[in-house]
Amino acid sequence: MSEAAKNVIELNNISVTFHNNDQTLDAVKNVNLQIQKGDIYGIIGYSGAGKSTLVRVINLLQQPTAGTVTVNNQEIQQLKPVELRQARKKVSMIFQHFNLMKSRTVQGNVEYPLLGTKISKGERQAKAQKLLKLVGLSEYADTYPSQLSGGQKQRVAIARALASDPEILISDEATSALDPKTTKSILELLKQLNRDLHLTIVLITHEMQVIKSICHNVAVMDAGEIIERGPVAKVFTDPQQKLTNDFVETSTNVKEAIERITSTIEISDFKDNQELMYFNFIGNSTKQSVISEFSQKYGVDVNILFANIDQIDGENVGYMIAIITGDLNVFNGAIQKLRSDGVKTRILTDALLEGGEDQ
Ligand SMILES: Nc1ncnc2c1ncn2[C@@H]1O[C@H](COP(=O)(O)OP(=O)(O)OP(=O)(O)O)[C@@H](O)[C@H]1O
Repeated sequence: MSEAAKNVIELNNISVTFHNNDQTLDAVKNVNLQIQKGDIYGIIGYSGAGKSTLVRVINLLQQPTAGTVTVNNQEIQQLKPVELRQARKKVSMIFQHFNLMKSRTVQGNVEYPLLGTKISKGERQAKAQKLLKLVGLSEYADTYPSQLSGGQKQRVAIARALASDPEILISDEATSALDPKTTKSILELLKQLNRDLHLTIVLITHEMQVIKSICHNVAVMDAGEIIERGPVAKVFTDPQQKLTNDFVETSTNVKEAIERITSTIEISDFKDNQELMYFNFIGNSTKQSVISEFSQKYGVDVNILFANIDQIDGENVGYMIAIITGDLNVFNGAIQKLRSDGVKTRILTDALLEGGEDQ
């Protein structure tokens, strides 16, 4: 199958411009995005980056000002209204605030998208019950949304989103209002649906932690543009843009660690043979004793101030901040050796002394 045929979503040169009174706002600027069938694709960016506007283009809830939208090999702007209604059923959405109907029971909420379709009442009820079982809420069928926790409400919203047998599920900050434990359980559910129903998931978030725990690919949005994209493990271990690096370092606690370290130690007191260094270990280099080898072979002293290890899309990734003390004549060689062992390194000392951001 060609790459294009595997794509369930293709956005080509999409721009969205809003006009409010005499103001013009380019919310999405010439974005190209391809998402393959069965992927879990994350779109990350700060508030106002244009994420929601971009994903609303996928089912034409937002008409683009320019560009073409192809879903399931159909250019959906070319569809007649009745065809567009059919195509839209294949793209469901879940939101941060669940958007459940208060006056209907859990069962009534899940059945709602099936009202007005050709299936019988019995089939509709059976389908809703099956979906509630799938999301683990069978015993809550007769309950009203106000009696549910946030996580349960999101499960109902997911069951409702699945009622039209979608091929694509768009999750717009669906876990942003939930606590970390509930977030984890909802992300696990989405992973299970992706696996068992071959559902393609497009997930918007401002948290790299969410991307890391569930997505295979990620796009980083800033001011209406995609500034970086790729497999999550690659983007996490080799971020090219400062914004991406910020997201990564926040989610891995590296940013917090650098702030804590620099507020407790005086960089200007460092001796000439000392550096504050950041190390990033990927894959096999997390398992080998590269640091003890580095220390022994080059006679440098490694004082570890922070260390963390993560699993990203099945890959081990380690982060460490340490004060290195040793003979500067051998220092560069030692760093080269670490790099050839697959360890990324960065000297933090100079950047911190200059008072700027490290890079
Ligand atoms: N219907 C609209 N009319 C005018 N401006 C809009 C409209 N919808 C969005 N915007 C503006 O477009 C920009 C992008 O908004 P969008 O909601 O897509 O960003 P976002 O990355 O999803 O952020 P958030 O997570 O806060 O929703 C913002 O400046 C927003 O104010």
